[in-house]
Amino acid sequence: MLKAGPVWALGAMSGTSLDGVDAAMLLTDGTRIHEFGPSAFRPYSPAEQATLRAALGTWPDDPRADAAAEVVENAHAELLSRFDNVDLVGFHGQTLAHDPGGRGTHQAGNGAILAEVLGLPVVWDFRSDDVRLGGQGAPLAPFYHFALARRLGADPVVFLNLGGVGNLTWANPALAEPQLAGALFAFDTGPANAPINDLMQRRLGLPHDQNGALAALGTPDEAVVADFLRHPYFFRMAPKSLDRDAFSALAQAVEPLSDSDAAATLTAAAAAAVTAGLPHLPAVPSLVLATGGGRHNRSLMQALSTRLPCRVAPVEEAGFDGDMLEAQAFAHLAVRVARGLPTSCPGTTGVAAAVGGGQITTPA
Ligand SMILES: Nc1ncnc2c1ncn2[C@@H]1O[C@H](COP(=O)(O)OP(=O)(O)OP(=O)(O)O)[C@@H](O)[C@H]1O
Ligand SMILES: CC(=O)N[C@H]1[C@@H]2OC[C@@H](O2)[C@@H](O)[C@@H]1O[C@H](C)C(=O)O
Repeated sequence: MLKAGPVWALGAMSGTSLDGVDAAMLLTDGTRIHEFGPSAFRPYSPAEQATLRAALGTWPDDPRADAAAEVVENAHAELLSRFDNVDLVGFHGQTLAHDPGGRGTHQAGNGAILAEVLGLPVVWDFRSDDVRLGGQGAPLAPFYHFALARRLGADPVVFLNLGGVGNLTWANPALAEPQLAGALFAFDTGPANAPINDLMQRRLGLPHDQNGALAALGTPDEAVVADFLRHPYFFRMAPKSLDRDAFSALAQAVEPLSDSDAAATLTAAAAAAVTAGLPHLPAVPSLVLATGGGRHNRSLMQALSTRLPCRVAPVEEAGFDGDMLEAQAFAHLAVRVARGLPTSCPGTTGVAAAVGGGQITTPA
C-alpha cells in the first residue's frame, strides 16, 4: 500500500527517438506537483540502439522484441538503481509498435522484472487498457501537462512535445480535474525528430542534427513539404496518435536531395505538421511551450516560429525542465494509477470514458 499524501515517484521514459532513457523524481499526490526532484539520463550504446532499431515494428514473442526488452530492462535497472528514497517507479518502456485500431500497442520491457531487481513497486504497461477500451493509448503526458498548467495559473496552456514524434496538448486548468470535458485536448502532430535522426544515421552515421546545424545550411523543398501535408492523418479529427514510422514516404521523398536540403526539408515538415495540428485545438494559442529534445534544434525552433501564427518558446520560460518532462509525466501517472485516478480520457486518447491504465507489480 502506498502511503497517503505526496510520495516520491521515479518516472522513466525510453522515447521513440531511441537516444536513451530519461529518469526523474517528482513529489506528487497524483493531482498536485509538490516538488521536482533529481533526474538523470542514460544513453543507449550504439550496439543497444541497433538492437532496438532492429526490433521496431515487432510484436511480443518475436525474438527481436525479446532482445530489445532485455536491453530496455538492463538500461533501466542500471539507471534507476542510482536513485534513493523512491516510493514508487513509473516505467513506460520502449514503444516498438503502435497500431491502436489493429494489433494494439507494444512497449518492450517487463515491469515485473524491474520491480524484483529494484525491490520497489513498479507501475507499467500504461497504454494497453486505454487501447483495449477503444482509445489511442497515446498521448498520455497530457494528464501531467494539466498538473503543470495548474501550477502556472488559470489560463489555458499549450504544450508541444518535440520527441521522435510530436504531440500537442491544450490544457485548461480552470477546470477542477483533467478528465472533465474541455480540460484537455491532445493528439500527436506528426513526425518530429525521428525522420531527422534516421537521415543523419543513414547518411552520416550521426545520431541527430546537432542544434539543427545541417538543416541550417540547406533549403527546404516546399513541394515535398506540401505533398507531405496532403497525408490523410492531418485531416483526421483528434484525438489521434502515430506509430514512429508512420510517414515512411517522407523519408523516401527526401532521398534525391543533398544532405543539407534533406535535413532542412524534414525539419520544415516537422514544423508544418504542428501548424496543421493547430486547427484541432479549441482556439489559436498566443504561446506554445516547446518541450522534448527538438527544442534544442535551432532550425526546428526557427521553422516553428516562421510557420506558426503564434510565439513558440522553450518550456523553461515557464520554469519547467523540457529534457525531463516526459520522465516526470510517468512519475506523476504512476501515482495516479496507484491511487485509482484516471490517466486518459476522451479528450486525450479518444477513449469512451476516463481510464486509469497501468499495472502495479509489488516485489515479492
Ligand atoms: N542539441 C540538439 N540538437 C538537435 N536535436 C537534438 C538536440 N538534443 C536533442 N535533440 C533531438 O531530440 C531527441 C531526443 O528528444 P526526446 O528525448 O524528447 O525524445 P524521445 O523522448 O525519445 O521521443 P518521444 O517523445 O517521441 O517519445 C534526439 O534524438 C534528437 O533528435
Ligand atoms: C505509442 C507511443 O509510445 N507514443 C509516444 C510517442 O512519442 C511522442 C508521441 O509519440 C506520444 O504519443 C507518445 O509519448 C508521450 C510520452 C505520451 O504518451 O504523451
